[in-house]
Amino acid sequence: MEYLSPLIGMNLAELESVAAGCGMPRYAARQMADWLYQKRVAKIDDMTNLSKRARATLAEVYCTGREEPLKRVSSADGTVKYLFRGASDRDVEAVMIPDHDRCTLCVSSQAGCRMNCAFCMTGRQGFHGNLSAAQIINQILSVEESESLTNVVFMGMGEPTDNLDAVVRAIEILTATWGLAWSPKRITVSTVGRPDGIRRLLDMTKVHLALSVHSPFGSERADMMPVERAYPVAEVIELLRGHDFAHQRRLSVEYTMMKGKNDDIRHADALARLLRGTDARVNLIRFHPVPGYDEKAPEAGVMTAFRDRLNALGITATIRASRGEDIDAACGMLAGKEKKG
Ligand SMILES: C[S@@+](CC[C@H](N)C(=O)[O-])C[C@H]1O[C@@H](n2cnc3c(N)ncnc32)[C@H](O)[C@@H]1O
Ligand code: SF4
Repeated sequence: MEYLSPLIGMNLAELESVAAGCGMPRYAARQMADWLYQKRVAKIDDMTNLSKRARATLAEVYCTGREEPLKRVSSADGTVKYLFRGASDRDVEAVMIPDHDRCTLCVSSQAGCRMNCAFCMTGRQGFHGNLSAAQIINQILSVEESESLTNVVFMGMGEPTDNLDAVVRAIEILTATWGLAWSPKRITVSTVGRPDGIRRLLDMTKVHLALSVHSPFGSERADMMPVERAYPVAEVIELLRGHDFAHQRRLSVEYTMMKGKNDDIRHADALARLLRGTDARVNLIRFHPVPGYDEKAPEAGVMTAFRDRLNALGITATIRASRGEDIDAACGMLAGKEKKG
């Protein structure tokens, strides 16, 4: 079968060149964007305000790029995990998390991950390829709850700063008036903290940033997260300290708590020192045990004491509710699936 290029994942300028290439007027680009990102059609033939001839010409080279999920699994707590076609031999997962009046989709940016964090299922499977902007946007458009999503978090499989062009393009499509027209305040990108990527993300978008810290001590963090050796978290925080997060965008810190490893008052105090002067809020995440990594989750009381200590030291901290554990959909549990044959 001949390969057709996907239209989702294209911005307005690219849709304009597609229109020109297919002999359509320039305004057809906006019509296509409207069909793709607002009306969310899955077939070019459904773009009924384009002439039949234009649709036929378009369909010779392009497809919408919409792909149905391969699988949908529901958790007892309402969380839903989706499996999508990914890159090379791996599929990727997206997780829909309903919460009162919010409906958040946690999307993947890569199949696997190169960062090799010891405690993360995605990291443990290695790197299998970047997702295209079309594949990222497809997760958002093709889940059953697409129309009712209120938030998107790049906290699924992969390190967004390692596939930044596609991530920034997806954010452009999500926020542009010709795209989904979302406020950037509805989007959060989570990163292990590669300074070049963070700088670009801050320059090119207005989304919220979440930094995965997990230990305020360099050598301990390096044991869990090899990226620490290349980019010490203290230097990343220094970079962020110089940026004004006060108004439009929010900086948060992800801190996955492991019993007896990073959950005592010494860690809380050092974390508070590290974050002083940054406006960062801390999200405390209970560790989700994964095969091959020996740590356990702390008791609830230990997490509360840690949170209270941070709050007492002037750092806003909250404990993030753990969701979708029964279907392996919680933070760090996403593994996708190896394709057979
Ligand atoms: C899977 S990562 C994806 C985004 C990005 N790569 C990052 O690390 O920030 C999202 C969050 O899940 C956390 N996480 C990974 N494995 C976990 C586990 N086993 N238990 C709890 N949280 C985990 C990560 O540390 C990170 O804060
Ligand atoms: S925690 Fe994030 S950066 Fe680390 S391996 Fe998992 S997905 Fe990659």
